[in-house]
Amino acid sequence: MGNYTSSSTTGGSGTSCVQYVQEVVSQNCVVIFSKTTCPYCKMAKNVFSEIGATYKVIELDEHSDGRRLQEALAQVTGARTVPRVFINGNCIGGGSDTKQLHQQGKLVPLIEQCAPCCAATGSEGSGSGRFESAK
Ligand SMILES: N[C@@H](CCC(=O)N[C@@H](CS)C(=O)NCC(=O)O)C(=O)O
Ligand code: FES
Repeated sequence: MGNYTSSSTTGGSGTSCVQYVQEVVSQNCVVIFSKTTCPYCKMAKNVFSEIGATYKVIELDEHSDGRRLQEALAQVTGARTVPRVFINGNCIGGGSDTKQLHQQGKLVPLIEQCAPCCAATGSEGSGSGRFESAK
């Protein structure tokens, strides 16, 4: 009956989700918040695969807190769509933004700004990829 106690959806735990997002994006050069079934997300992953960058993917539809994480992403980035792509702690946007940045040649430089251990450095080809698969 008197159901007026229903607290705001996350019951105050929204902050910790935001903190989780900030932690993950600060610890990984490239982070994609994604959904497994989403073509836009695949597009974003493909772009990073193409340039040989190591990236971390968090599949929101497989994550127990996925919905709350998506809310947190909305707070952090201003959009609750997937994918949300982060480089070096900054959100560069979604799938189409990622692709566009790559087409403009701006994506690789952004990745190169990350700590050398996890960035795809070096020019294309010649098989001497010197980015380590950092865990
Ligand atoms: N142009 C955007 C489109 C992103 C988009 O519209 N994503 C949809 C799913 S494909 C979305 O997240 N909708 C809101 C939701 O799923 O909560 C991009 O490339 O990232
Ligand atoms: S197509 Fe549905 S989540 Fe992107």
